[in-house]
Amino acid sequence: MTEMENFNYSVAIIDDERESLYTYSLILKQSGINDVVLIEDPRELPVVLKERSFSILLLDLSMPHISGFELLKYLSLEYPEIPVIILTAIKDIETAVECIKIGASDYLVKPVEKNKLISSIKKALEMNRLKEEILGLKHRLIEDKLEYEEAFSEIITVNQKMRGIFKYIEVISKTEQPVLITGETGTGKELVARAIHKISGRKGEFVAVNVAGLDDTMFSDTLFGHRKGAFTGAISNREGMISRARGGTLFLDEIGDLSEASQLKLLRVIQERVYYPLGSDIAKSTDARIIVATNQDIHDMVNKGAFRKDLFYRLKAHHVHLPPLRERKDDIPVLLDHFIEESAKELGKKPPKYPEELIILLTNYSFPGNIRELKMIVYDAVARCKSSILSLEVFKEMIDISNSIDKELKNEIVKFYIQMRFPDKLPTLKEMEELLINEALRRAKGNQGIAASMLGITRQALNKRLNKLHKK
Ligand SMILES: Nc1ncnc2c1ncn2[C@@H]1O[C@H](COP(=O)(O)OP(=O)(O)OP(=O)(O)O)[C@@H](O)[C@H]1O
Repeated sequence: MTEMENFNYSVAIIDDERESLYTYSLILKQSGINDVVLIEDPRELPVVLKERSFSILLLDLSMPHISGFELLKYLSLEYPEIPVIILTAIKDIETAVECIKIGASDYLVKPVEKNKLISSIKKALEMNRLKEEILGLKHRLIEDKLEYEEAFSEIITVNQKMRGIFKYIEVISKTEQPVLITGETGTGKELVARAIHKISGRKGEFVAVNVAGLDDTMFSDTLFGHRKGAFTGAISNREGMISRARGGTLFLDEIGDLSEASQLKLLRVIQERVYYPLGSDIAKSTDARIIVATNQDIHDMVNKGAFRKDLFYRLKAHHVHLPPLRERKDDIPVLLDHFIEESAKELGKKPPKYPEELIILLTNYSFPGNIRELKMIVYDAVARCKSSILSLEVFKEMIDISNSIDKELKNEIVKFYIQMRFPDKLPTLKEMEELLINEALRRAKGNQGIAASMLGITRQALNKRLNKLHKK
């Protein structure tokens, strides 16, 4: 592919040979770059740079008045943010090495063919983008403040890891690159996609499409639309979602479900920015920012050959991974308050209070459905609440702690058994029972009901055991 994906680049070519200037400016224009400035006298470059900037500079080496070499040194000091590609007739390894050492992005020997020049420009721009991103990240990480706090207003959190993720999101939101959002179901992936869209400042719509269960034809029809007569029932032309996302963001959820054929189509949209409506062989172009999400282990899918490697690498140019709620338990109290407030408002009730033990109960639950599950439980409890205080029992009914041990936790328990080294003389069952009960009570902050749920027994059974232990 030799065309540039974004046409807003500006390039200056500095070369004393007029023919060379015209040849390379023609190549750039053919590739879609129209803002090209030709500089025949190298002494003019510093003057021009005071007036305006460029995305990239193409610099000849042998020129009268100031050599390209001197100019390169000047540029690397004064304008280190602008990538420079050397375009010269000098075929000498030592000179090339010297130029790269000073800071040139690439060294090309004339005559340079179109493909080589464009791919070198692309590489230099990509490297520059990464450098800027790293600088931006460093800057953000040093400061604790978020620049777009408002964009995250719907994502309730006090967790430091989440604040770090917000900072990363601020850095990547303005770029054109796709974003991959991973995380278990209900962790807030769609909320994050919306925040990215808000910060990007894109004027177009945020269009969300769930691609789960779509076969390739349905995927193409939904996304790319169709021409009249493309299939039985296609009685008129129809635009797809990608067209609605013009100038905006296209959010594709459940990307792990895409068929092989649809994966290839998505790759083409990302790489070449073109797509074909069903029944049409005329390519349409798109400028929509692509954000995708999945709750599957996509890395594992790539390893097993279930997801295209090339698409995965394009998608993960920017990768946001949201931790499950059980790894950010400090968010439980604020989320609880938020959902109580929100649900009471919706139901036209005064927000009920809750017993202190509720936090202990919730923090000891693994929340396989994450924040969505917490939200549903709280909404249900508020709806069923008949007094001014939420009932702990209602929550206990919905959360069966002993049954909530999911696969991951089971693995952890197995790991714990493997790592556990018993002394030569084994402890008795009674001793182990005492240890386990004490640990459960410690975690439940002394609440026997919660400790009993953790141990998978009733409160009465725990009480009996405690009485026996105390009698000893
Ligand atoms: N930090 C949060 N603060 C407030 N509400 C949240 C938060 N995270 C998620 N939610 C709420 O939880 C529900 C699920 O969120 P969302 O749809 O963004 O999750 P998801 O990760 O995209 O889920 P899935 O993988 O199932 O599509 C939504 O109602 C959302 O508003």
